[in-house]
Amino acid sequence: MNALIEAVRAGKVNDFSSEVIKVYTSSLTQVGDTTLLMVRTTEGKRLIVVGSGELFDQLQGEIVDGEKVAPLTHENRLIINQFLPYTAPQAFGTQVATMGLGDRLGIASPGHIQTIRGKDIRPVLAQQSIRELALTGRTYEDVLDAAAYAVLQEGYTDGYGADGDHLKKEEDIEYALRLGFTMLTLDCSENIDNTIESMSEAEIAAKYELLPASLRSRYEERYLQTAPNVPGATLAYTAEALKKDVLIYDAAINFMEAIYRKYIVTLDRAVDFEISIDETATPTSPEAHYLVANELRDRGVTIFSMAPRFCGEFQKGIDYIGDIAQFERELASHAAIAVHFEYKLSIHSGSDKFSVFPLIGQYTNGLFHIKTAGTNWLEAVRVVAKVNPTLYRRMHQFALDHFVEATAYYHVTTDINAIVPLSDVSDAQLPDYMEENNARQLLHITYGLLLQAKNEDGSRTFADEFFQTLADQEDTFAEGLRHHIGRHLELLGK
Ligand SMILES: O=C(O)[C@@H](O)[C@H](O)[C@H](O)C(=O)CO
Repeated sequence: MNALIEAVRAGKVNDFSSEVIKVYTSSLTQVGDTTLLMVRTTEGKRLIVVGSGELFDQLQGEIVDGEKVAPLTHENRLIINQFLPYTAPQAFGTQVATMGLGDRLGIASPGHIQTIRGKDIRPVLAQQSIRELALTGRTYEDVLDAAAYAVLQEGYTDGYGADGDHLKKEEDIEYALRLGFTMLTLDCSENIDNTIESMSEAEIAAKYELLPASLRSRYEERYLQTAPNVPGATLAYTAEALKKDVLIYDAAINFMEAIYRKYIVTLDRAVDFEISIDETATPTSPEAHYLVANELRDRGVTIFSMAPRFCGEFQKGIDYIGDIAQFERELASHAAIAVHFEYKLSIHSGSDKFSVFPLIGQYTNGLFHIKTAGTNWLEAVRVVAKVNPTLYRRMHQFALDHFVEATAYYHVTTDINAIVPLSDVSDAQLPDYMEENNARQLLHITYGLLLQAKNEDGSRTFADEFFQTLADQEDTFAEGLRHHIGRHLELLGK
């Protein structure tokens, strides 16, 4: 294997030894007297470890001809994190644009790194929600391992983040922090009262009067008697709107403060704390955004980013749905509020929102956080549609059969009946499904059911063949991500 490393050093990587399928030349790394090189063998990816020293001694693996062949295990990742700090996640703060590149499969990060390297934006490679972990059967340890090994494989030393996404429960927050996650996205949707939206003005007024007088007068003094002054934002409170927003968000603001005081302030390391109020039925008006932000600042809560629920629809895996002129008007205010309170605007369900990306880049002056996840899964599905039509057809049919079940997890307005029947589509045309919104959402929200489906004998219905196909087509998948996520970045002005 030492000859292999010498061949890589000499730029003659074609001198593969028999059992090595692929050499990741960017992974060649020297740590003291230890040299590392990642390869893919018929048994999967391995680290070739040669030389001597602490890293050589600590990495677990099999000695072959005096060299060590180390598997990409969780234990080995932790050791590599100690010797190569850039392979551990970091917080980024508010002064650099960041992009969440959720990888539900654990194999997309190399393509993400190839896409983002050298651009004025940093990747949050290890971004998964608890919902995604439940649907894929993965753990946060798996998520961190996959991202760290991708960073090593690609020789990416610019830093990456790890986002415990859409966390609602304290035990999940503790879990993510214990593992070293560097971003926490606090999902406040269960503390936001969406019933208020459907109440009459009289019902709102009556409910509002039930609040403590001291609380009501404090809000009224701060938002009715004091005009907010946010350059670039158009804000106009009315007594009715204030009552509604207080009833909708007051409990959520208390929740944000409580979590901040218990988990963020007490940390001995930097963590990017994001507030998510996007996954609610209630669109976040600029006035409501300002109220939440102003209350947080008044309570000493410092945040990295805020994810409002924009007007219109930010549905999974498809472009923006709604009045773009209204979106632009409100975006201008949302962005101005974020600047005023010195945090970044966070765009959730950022996958494929091509029609509004230029506006987002413009109004945030290129300083934003944007989250993607589903679109990266769909790029993997696109590869299957291209190279393994039989598997794609089986997955597509399974998704159709289980779509209603999947709508419990994600809000979509998919028209299943608008999807061209499989029988009418040739193998060559199967990738076209990834260009059609309804088919995209069909495959998007059924990802968990597809990946965890089991046959009667307990074998995995799709996952084994799916991952083998993607392993065989590693370069095709990375190219697809470079193209598709590259288009996201280009339209965002990056
Ligand atoms: O699917 C999920 O739970 C996450 O990917 C979530 O949607 C994430 O916060 C996001 O907005 C990705 O675009």
